[in-house]
Amino acid sequence: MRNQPGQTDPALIRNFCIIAHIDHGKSTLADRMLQITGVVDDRSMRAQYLDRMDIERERGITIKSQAVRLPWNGHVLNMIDTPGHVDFTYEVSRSLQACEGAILLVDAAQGIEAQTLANLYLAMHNDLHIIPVLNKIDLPAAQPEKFAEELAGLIGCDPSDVLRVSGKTGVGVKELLDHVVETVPAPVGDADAAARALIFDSVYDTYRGVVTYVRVVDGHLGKRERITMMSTQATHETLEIGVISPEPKVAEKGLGVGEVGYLITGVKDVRQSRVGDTVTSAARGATEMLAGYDHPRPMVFSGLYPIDGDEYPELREALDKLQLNDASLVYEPETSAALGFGFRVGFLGLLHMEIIRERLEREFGLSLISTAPNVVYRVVMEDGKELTVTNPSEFPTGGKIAQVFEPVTKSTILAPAEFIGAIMEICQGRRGQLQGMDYLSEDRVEIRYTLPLGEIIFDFFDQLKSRTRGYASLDYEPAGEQEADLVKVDILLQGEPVDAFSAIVHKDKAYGYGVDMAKKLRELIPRQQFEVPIQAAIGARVIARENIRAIRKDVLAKCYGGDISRKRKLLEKQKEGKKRMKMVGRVEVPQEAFVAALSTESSTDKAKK
Ligand SMILES: Nc1nc2c(ncn2[C@@H]2O[C@H](COP(=O)(O)OP(=O)(O)OP(=O)(O)O)[C@@H](O)[C@H]2O)c(=O)[nH]1
Repeated sequence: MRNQPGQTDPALIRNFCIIAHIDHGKSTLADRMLQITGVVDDRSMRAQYLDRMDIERERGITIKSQAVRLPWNGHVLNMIDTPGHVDFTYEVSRSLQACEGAILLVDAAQGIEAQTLANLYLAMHNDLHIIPVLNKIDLPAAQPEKFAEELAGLIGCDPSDVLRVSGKTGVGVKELLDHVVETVPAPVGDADAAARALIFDSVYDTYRGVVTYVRVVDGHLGKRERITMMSTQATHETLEIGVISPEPKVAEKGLGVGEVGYLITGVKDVRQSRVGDTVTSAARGATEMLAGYDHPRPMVFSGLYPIDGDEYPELREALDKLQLNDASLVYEPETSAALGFGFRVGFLGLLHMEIIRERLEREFGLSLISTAPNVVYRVVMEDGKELTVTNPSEFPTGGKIAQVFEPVTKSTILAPAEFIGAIMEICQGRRGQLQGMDYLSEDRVEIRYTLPLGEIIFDFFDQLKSRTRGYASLDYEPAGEQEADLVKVDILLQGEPVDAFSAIVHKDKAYGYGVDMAKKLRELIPRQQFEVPIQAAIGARVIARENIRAIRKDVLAKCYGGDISRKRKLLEKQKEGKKRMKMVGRVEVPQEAFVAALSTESSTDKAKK
């Protein structure tokens, strides 16, 4: 067999990843590499071969990293495809630690974008050899000369060192693979030392349990060997060990220094095989762990409730299953007076939230209401007590709050220079503080702001896109917290607070939020048999008020005479309708009103439709 997996001479191994801004063509380039190296024949080739999840293929985005082994001119290349979206940066950073080199891919019609920079800095931080590459040179709009110059300026090389490829037509891809062999350093490790392998991914598979992806740094891992996870000291037996090329292949000889592959131990939960942990041999354990990663912390929280309260157990089960595969997903049960039983779920960002919600609805057939997303606040009370608030309804009321802290981000926006004014206006309107600005070329700027995370999670990116005609790109990373003048706005129906509508907002925006929400609800809630006041309040102070006038709806009004069966039918129908109503005090609120009022769409988005 030409490509006998396992125990390759480290001098012949090259481990590299492809990093790029979203949509610059990583997955397409990876497809071509699979084809050109012959691991996938033309007949079985399909687009985005490595994106295995339906949702990845449909949306055309990569969510999970993938590692695949490619034979090339007597060498073994391990390619790791990484996601480009900012929510999944932690996936990128873990892949980087398994590599010695990175292909920095830039769309030749777009140039450098915010995530190009963010990923480049991550790669440099990990001391990787960087190969600058312009992609999509087949596009008529491609400007390879201009962007080669930009890219060369950024990483400090000569424009002629920037390679040019088309992932679509395959032009330049062979040369790129040769370049990887020539320039990316071979892995170094001590073959005789105790085994140490870094876990860079772990995935739950229904049939095989958890599949753990590792990069061996020192020593050797074999089949039927007892291994120890160094952070927990838990030991397991390796039932299977192998490489992906591009389907799993068992490596009879195990994995040696520099090799990238997978192991299966029969554990059922990804948390037992924690990403960033070091695997060693139980018989001859290493003493020092490899540098791991920071565990991703949820940044955005939202309440998820089944529309049909009977589906609560199914929702729990679905979340349990998703968590097997996504260690960054956290949730705990929560009850809402308005929405019933549900969960408070923590996400890495808005896209992560959207994806989890879509998977819950699609893969598990659930219908869900989600409350408006919010960030995590730290509240310090006058008596020195501290609270972590992930749900606005837990925000303490009364005058005893001393300080409130909110998370802030270091945000980088890249755009053509003509949009500087518009961008600054948006950022200023969201309490941003300008940190600096640099010209990447004469017509492209990088603008850096400190922005509260809570201001970004709503429609910031949409606004940025629409005010810059789609040209701006954004990247952000957590940058600690700041004290802010934040208040909780409650919405009351007939004097009863509706917990699902409470929000924590900046004092200057509280009035706007209250007025908008009260107006929205007046339109969404049908008239009842009595008058319903809608109020927005901060503590006991009412800041906005609307009224829903009374009406008496008599479904039997049209039934003259005594046709009892017809009357019964109408009453039945009314009862059906009532099942989709939630009671808030005495007020009946239709399910749709919650869904519509809680949708995060801004009014400008709606206007566009
Ligand atoms: N013309 C042309 N189009 C390309 C080329 N490479 C990729 N594309 C197109 O660009 C779009 C994005 O490509 P992907 O490969 O999905 O991009 P990606 O960087 O993997 O995206 P994420 O995985 O979401 O980060 C797709 O519509 C591709 O068909 C190329 O070389 N030429």
